[in-house]
Amino acid sequence: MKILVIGAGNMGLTYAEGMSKSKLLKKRNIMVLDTSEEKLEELHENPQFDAFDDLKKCAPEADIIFIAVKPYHAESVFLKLNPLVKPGQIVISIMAGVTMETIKNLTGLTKIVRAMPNLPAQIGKGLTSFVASKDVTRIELLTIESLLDTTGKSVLVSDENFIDASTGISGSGPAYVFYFMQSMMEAALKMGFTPKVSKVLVAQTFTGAIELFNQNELSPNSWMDKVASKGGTTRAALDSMENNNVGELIKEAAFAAFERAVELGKEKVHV
Ligand SMILES: NC(=O)C1=CN([C@@H]2O[C@H](COP(=O)(O)OP(=O)(O)OC[C@H]3O[C@@H](n4cnc5c(N)ncnc54)[C@H](O)[C@@H]3O)[C@@H](O)[C@H]2O)C=CC1
Ligand SMILES: O=C(O)[C@@H]1CCC=N1
Repeated sequence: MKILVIGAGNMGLTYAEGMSKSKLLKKRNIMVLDTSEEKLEELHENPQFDAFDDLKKCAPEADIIFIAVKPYHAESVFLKLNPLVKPGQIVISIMAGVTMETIKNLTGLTKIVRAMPNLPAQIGKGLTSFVASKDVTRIELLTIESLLDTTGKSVLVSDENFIDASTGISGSGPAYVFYFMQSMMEAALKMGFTPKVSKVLVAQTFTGAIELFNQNELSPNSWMDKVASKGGTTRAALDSMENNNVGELIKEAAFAAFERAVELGKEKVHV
């Protein structure tokens, strides 16, 4: 099996590296293509992959074509792929908002997987939701699941709408966590802690809370109750958040990302 990764940025390289560790692949069976000179120089120095700057030389060879360019570059990639591909090849797209229908119409391929990863994939802690077109067989689906799992966990969803929805939760979600961390670090600095200590206070608090949450079946609400004493400091903070509607605003933000993903799918992608 040969895989072609198009777009060697944050996500493309992360998946290329993850998938290269898969037992399903023999050595040097990942081809990577990028248009940036700088990226290509880096890629040529990487012994793990064969680097390409021309689709004609690699697309016909691939069993799986993994597309990780920005959504506004999608159409140009699809149109270049169209005359080079053959039925039976599988496209996996991780581009936010780019629909399976667009991929099918512009590439001419019918075996399509749309996936939504997130940035912690870089350290093997990612979450990739994915959905497949009906032409993808069960065996192919198992192969794809196993490839996606090389960067963390994967969740197969039943409908494409859940890919846009998961963009609002897990795809964009790491940025919401960083937003919260940034605010807490700014509060710590304002209280007089050094940047170094502020970072430790916040990072260890997040790590500890997440690990507690993962080791047990308790809901976040139950954990909040364990931290907060009646009339105490945590209650003061939680009341402040409630009074300022922070919970509702976070939900609104997640829906804004979801809606933007749907909107991206309706926009004409640029060539
Ligand atoms: N960064 C993130 O946290 C997430 C990103 N995504 C999706 O992943 C995709 C890639 O995002 P990033 O890796 O962050 O972007 P990036 O900007 O780091 O990488 C994109 C790469 O594509 C290359 N490229 C541009 N046009 C090309 C073309 N015509 N042919 C080949 N290569 C080309 C660029 O040179 C660059 O190396 C996006 O569509 C985004 O929606 C999805 C979930 C999370
Ligand atoms: O912001 C974006 O559009 C991409 C999709 C999810 C995370 N980053």
